[in-house]
Amino acid sequence: MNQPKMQREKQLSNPELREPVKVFCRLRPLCDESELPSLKLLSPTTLTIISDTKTKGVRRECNYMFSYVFTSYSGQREVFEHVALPLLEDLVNGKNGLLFTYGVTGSGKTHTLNGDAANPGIMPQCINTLFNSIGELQAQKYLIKSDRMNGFEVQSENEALEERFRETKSITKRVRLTKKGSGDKIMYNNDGTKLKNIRDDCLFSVFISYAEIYNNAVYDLLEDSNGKLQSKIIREDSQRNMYVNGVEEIEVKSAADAFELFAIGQKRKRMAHTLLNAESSRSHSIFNIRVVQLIQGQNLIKVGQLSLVDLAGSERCNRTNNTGMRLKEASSINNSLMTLRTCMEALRENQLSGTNRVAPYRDSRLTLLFKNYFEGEGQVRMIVCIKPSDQDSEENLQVLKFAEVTQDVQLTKAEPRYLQTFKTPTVKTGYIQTPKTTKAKTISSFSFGPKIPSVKLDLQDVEKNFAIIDKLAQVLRVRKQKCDLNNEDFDRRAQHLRKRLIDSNQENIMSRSEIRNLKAMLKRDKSQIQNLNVKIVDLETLNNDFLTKNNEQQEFIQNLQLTIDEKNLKLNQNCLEQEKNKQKFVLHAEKLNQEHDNKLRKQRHQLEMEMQARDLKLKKVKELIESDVNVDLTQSHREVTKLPETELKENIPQFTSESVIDRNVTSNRLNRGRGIGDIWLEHNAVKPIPLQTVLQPSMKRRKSVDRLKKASDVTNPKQSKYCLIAQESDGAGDVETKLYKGDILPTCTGGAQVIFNGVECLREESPTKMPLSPNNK
Ligand SMILES: Nc1ncnc2c1ncn2[C@@H]1O[C@H](COP(=O)(O)OP(=O)(O)OP(=O)(O)O)[C@@H](O)[C@H]1O
Repeated sequence: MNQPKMQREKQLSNPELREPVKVFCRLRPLCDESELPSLKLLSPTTLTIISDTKTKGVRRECNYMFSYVFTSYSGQREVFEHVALPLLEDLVNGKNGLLFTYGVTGSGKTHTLNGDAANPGIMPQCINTLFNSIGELQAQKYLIKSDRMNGFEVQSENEALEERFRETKSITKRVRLTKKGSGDKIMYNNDGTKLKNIRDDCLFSVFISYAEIYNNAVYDLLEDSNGKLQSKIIREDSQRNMYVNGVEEIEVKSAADAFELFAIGQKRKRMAHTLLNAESSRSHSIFNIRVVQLIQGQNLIKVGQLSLVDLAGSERCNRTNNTGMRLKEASSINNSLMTLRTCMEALRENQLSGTNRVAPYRDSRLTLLFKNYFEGEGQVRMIVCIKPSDQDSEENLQVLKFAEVTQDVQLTKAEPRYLQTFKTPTVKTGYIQTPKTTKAKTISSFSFGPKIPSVKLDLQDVEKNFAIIDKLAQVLRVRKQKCDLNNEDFDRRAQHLRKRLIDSNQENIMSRSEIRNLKAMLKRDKSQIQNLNVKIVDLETLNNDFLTKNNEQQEFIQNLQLTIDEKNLKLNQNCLEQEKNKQKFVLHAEKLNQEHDNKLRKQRHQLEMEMQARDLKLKKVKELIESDVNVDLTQSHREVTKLPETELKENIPQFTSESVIDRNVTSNRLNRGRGIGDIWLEHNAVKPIPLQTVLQPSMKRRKSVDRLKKASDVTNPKQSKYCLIAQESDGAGDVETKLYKGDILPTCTGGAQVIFNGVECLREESPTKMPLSPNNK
């Protein structure tokens, strides 16, 4: 068990040296006057909560005791006087104090602590009262300076002057910070209250810091950052006080300066609109006022700290309907409040039943930061804020239970802490009177009193000798006293030095462990960075591959596009060509049609002429035949007979619709001389009886068919003559063979027509047959 803990336990066992956590209760006015309150006030210190257990239909009443209960009619002034004024008095006496407000969301915690310009809360009243009291006793700015390790050092007048000069030139961060906030400050009502018993042999400096704990991380609300706030770590100083490392502690010389800083911090503090409060704090905020007193002539400074903590409200998610970020914040708020409650329970249990339960301060930044308060480094006061509506009764019950636990916790009484300062300023001007002693003088104070006088004994004069010895003894006594004093001083200094050595050793150990942790973290981060680098390289390679592939694909697409373009061009050209050809073809076709039509017209005309000529000829033949009935049959045994119309019709090949049969038989004799080189199409419609005739038809080049199967049989352009062979036998031995002859002429549509122009008749008679009577011939 370490010494401070033992000391604390010793102090706690002495009722004179301990005091409980003082818990106050403040009731917020109901929003709706018609609403039924779920609380009633039994006495100025006792509150009764009526919990309605609806399921069982029973109304239960529980009493809770407080140091004082503020009703909804209590004003801000009353709350300040009861709760904060004693803490403020302690503050200027170098004692630490912690005041926090606790309650459900929207119960009036922020209102109690901050208030507004017309109704200033605890914080503005503390600031106003403090400056009203120390106004004339302030040290010059920068005479006392924060060492950024939760301690202070006294600077020389020259150093302070330099810093003030820098400030006027707007070089320092603080000035920039102050300027940034200009215009935002609120001037709270100041009723001129002053503290009594302010030591007038001291010089005071007031320092302000403002931080918040959001999602279990600490942020400095006065940090001079242009962008995002950086989270801070909590450390323990040489006096075992917990503090936010690197937090900006700004010296203020007036209440207005302090309010300006508060306004800057307030702007950065995380607030949000929820269902239960239009401006709900989403973080715990800590407004620290530190008063440093320089005790003149003693090389001592005394530091007092007052922490005003506005805790974020506990909230039930089913009532706020929070989601996403708000839900995360709410869970973080509830967790830290739960840790605070667990710590209080552990402390109470240890004190009541002597157990050794460890309070889990480290589980939350909130409890870690105020650990030293709970372990006896200052007074702790809590204001429980209650919204007395019926809907909040269940949550209020939890709050009141926590209040009950908290006020059972006993803490050691806070004592002022003095710090020795060897760096004493020398002030020549102004109202500040600083001690004239210097470090050198302090050291020379180790004098051994008056010098030992030289002793010359006179053996003759014993009386004189006695007087000399008495004087010597007196000097030696003085020197002995001086020696004792020196020894005491030396012991005190040695003790102080030892303590400082122990502290610095502890700090060293802590720093080492912190360095170790940081090194481990650094190592882990480095390995993570390495892994990430490897991943980045892999991804870059992959990316490069993708890019190459992509480029290739792009190139391929470009080529395809080019080919498509070329093809499209060709297609267009072809289309144009086709269109041109089509036009040409149409023109040509029109021309051909015209030519063809002309030809046809000519041919038709020619044919008509020919027909007319033939008709004329036939007419003449007919006239001739009619006039010349007796034809000489014996000369040639051949008869030119005009075939009966019906017979001729039957034998006409019907290949095309254009086939025209010329029934006007022209004289075969006219055609006989023609066609020596013609090719004949010999059509044997019936199989002929082989004849031994001497006379043979003259068809040197011929093609014989027994049936006309297809059009090409006739349309063959090489064939120009057609001959249809028909044979008849009378059964008595006479055989008659008829050859119907014609010209094959092409038609204008590509077909062919046969124009018959003669019939040859071959007759073979049997000699045994009776000759025909002239009538039968
Ligand atoms: N005693 C009071 N008198 C008049 N108005 C009050 C009082 N207490 C609270 N209010 C009003 O109630 C509203 C909510 O109060 P406040 O913001 O202080 O709640 P809170 O407990 O801080 O809530 P949260 O935890 O969500 O931040 C404010 O508009 C405030 O002005």
